[in-house]
Amino acid sequence: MQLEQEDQGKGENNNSGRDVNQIEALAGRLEGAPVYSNGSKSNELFQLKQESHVDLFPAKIMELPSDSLERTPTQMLFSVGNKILNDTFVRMNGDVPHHAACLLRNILQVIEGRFSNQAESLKTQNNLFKAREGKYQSRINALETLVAGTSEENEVVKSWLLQLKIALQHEKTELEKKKIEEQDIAQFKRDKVRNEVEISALKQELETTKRAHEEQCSLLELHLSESKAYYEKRIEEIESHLANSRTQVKELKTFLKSKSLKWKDKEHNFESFLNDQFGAFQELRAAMESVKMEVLKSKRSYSEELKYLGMKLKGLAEAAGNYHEILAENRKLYNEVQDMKGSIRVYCRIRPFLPGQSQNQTTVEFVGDNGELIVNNPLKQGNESCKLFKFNKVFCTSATQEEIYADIQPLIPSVLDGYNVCIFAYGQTGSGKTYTMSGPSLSSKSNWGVNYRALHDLFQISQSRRGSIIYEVGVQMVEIYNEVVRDLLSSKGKSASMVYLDLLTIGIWNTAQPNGLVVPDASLHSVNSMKDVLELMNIGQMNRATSVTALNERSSRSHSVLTVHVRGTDLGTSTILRSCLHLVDLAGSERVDRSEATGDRLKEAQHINKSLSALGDVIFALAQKSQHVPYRNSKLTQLLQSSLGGQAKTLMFVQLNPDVASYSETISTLNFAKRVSGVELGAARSSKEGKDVRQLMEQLTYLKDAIARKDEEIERLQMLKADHKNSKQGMISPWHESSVHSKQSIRTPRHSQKLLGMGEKAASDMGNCSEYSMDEPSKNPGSLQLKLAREDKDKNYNEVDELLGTGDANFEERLSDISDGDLSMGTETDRSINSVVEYALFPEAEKSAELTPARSIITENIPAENTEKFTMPSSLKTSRSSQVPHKAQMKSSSLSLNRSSSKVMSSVRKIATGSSSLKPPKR
Ligand SMILES: Nc1ncnc2c1ncn2[C@@H]1O[C@H](COP(=O)(O)OP(=O)(O)OP(=O)(O)O)[C@@H](O)[C@H]1O
Repeated sequence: MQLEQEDQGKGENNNSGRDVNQIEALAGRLEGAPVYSNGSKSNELFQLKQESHVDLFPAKIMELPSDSLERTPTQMLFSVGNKILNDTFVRMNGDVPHHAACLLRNILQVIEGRFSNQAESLKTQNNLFKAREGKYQSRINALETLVAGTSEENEVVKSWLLQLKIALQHEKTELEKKKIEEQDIAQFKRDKVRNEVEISALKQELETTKRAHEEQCSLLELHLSESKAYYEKRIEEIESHLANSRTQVKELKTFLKSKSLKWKDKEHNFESFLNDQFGAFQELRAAMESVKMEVLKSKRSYSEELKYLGMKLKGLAEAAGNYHEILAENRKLYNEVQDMKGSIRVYCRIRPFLPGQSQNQTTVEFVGDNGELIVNNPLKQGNESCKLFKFNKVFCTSATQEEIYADIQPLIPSVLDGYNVCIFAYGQTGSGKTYTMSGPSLSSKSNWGVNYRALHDLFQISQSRRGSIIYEVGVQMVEIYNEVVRDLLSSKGKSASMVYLDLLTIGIWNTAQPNGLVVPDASLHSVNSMKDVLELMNIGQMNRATSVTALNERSSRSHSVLTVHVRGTDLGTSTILRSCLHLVDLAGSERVDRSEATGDRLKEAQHINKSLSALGDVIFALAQKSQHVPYRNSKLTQLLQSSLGGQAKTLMFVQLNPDVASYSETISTLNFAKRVSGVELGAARSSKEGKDVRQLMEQLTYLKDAIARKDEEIERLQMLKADHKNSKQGMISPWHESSVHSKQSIRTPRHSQKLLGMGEKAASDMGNCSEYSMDEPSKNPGSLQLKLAREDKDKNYNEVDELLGTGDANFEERLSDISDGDLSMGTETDRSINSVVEYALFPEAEKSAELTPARSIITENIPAENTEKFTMPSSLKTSRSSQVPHKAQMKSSSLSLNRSSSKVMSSVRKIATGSSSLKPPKR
């Protein structure tokens, strides 16, 4: 079997050898040459043919059928392929990239090399197998000879055979390997065919590329011809441009030449200018050096001067420090002098500009430390518009509530010392009166106005004096609107009638207070602490708020008065102190009537103007020291009478709006303030009421009673006399009779005339009056009893004079000052005097009786525990009804007394309408 395989292998080798021969034969046929069995020969032949028929050979191959190609030797095929490629590259004239052609050639050469190597190795192997075959054949022959020999030899032969078998096995494996190699060759052949297919594809691609290249070439040629034409045209154009440019360059050259000539001129000029400037600069430099020297010199002298000034300034600063101390001292002394003179203190406060107001247009030119104020109208030119005013103090816009109050504070202990104090704010609407008196809000203490701070201090001082003096404090809050007084603390919320009764109406708080004033129908509330005050003020504000809604911003057009009544009992001496503090926020002072107000506004304006004019008149009369001071012309002046005319400490705040639009109002306000600051009221007096005074009062009461009894008797006698006369002469008119009776019976004693403030002239004037005629006693057919009665009465009045100390010349003079024929006697004048008169004439029982309404309200509005403090002393508990016969008794015996009292009483009834309230802070 091994041998069969070997034969087969031989056969195959023979086949391959046959193939080679076939290819060579084909080559021979192709060339028409004889077929050579040796491949090398055919190669040589091929080489020859290749060299001599380069162009014909491939074409012929292409025409051959495919099976003859199969038989063509591989090397030849490669040569043909190479040739075709070269030929194609030559024809393509370099269109195929050089490196691609090289690569393709190299690939073919490598493949060709490999094939030839394979063929060579196959040939060698074939030869080797042939040699082995012969060797084995000889061995087999040897072995056959041996088989025919001996058994020993058989054994040897067996071993030989065994070896042979092994060798055969080995050969078999070798053959298998060979088989595999052949398979590899077959694979290689298949690869080769594939490569050939690829080559043909490449050829096709080459063909298409060539075609595309040719197309591109033709396109490029076309483009080239177009571009050529275009560039030729462009060249022509550029040449013509060049020609133009040449001419332009020529022109430019000539222009530049002229320009350069000009510039040369300019350069020359500039150089000469620079030279000049340099000269000037040198001069300046020299001047600067000298100035520098001077400056240094001046600097030195300045520093010396500065030093000197510094020294001076230091001295001045020290002096200024002293000056401020002296200024404060001066102010204090000035205030003291004013207190002694009783002048009204005037403080001016300038309100700051409100948000939205232009600050440039201010009328305030200068505010001095010493109370000087210069106002100017910025809309007017020149100095004539500047006006200088001088007051106790001027507070500029930055002044705080605390600073304002600091200057008022010294007045508060005075209230507790028994002095009446009145602080009022005057100024046009919106100038800050309420801000100063009440403050913008109660929420923070720093906002508190004068009212709250004063009451706060009042309580603090009263507490600190608790060991020696016990104080009781009562508060009233009223408002005057359209000449009607309204009580804001009334629990009923109704209007309270204001009754100005001097001492007749003064209740327990003001029983013996010459300067007292109350509004009887306005509730008087006892307060023990600041908390009470705040509560009351809140009530007042609420009542006020209601009326504001009802009456449309009434606060600007009503006066508000907060009155604090103080009564102190000295624990050591039992002396009673009585005083009151008026805190007044006036209505806007602008002349509203000049505007075209109508209806309610006109009425309001008229009332405000009337009351402020009345205030001005009172102040004017006081400044002039007129005999008649017209307090009764308005409710406001009636209310403030005790503070303006009485010996109280009075302070006025003049509020200014610095806006230029308010210039005329500012001037009129300042003029008013100027007049007020000139008013002297007389030294303030404390209302201490010691034991002696009280005893005197009791004696006075007794004497009054005695006089009344005498009067009664006189009247009875007159009645008797009249009856007697009637019975004699028949019927006479009772009015006439009464007047006759009056004439006969009423004769005012000298002292009474004095007490009533009537001089001789006034008395004689009154004598002409039919109602109150005062005939001489001689003309009067009175009886002896009457005469005696009169003497008695004279005597009694002398006693009264002595008790009151009114018999001296001064007193007489003062009384004569207050006489005024046109006025109700003793009412429109200095209250202190008037009060003394009233004291002299009426017992305390009467006063307390008059006070009944006020007291009833007090007890109505204060808590039960507080009402005890207001309990009327038993000596004063005389009923109103018991007062009536008392007056009747007096009527016949003392005309002046009756007249005085009746006037007062009538005034009580006349004025008995009104209300009160406190002006609340605006929010
Ligand atoms: N010193 C001040 N600092 C800041 N604001 C002020 C000052 N004074 C007044 N104002 C403000 O100016 C406005 C007007 O002030 P205020 O109501 O007190 O004026 P008034 O004179 O009481 O006016 P009226 O006559 O209408 O009652 C308010 O808004 C108030 O807060």
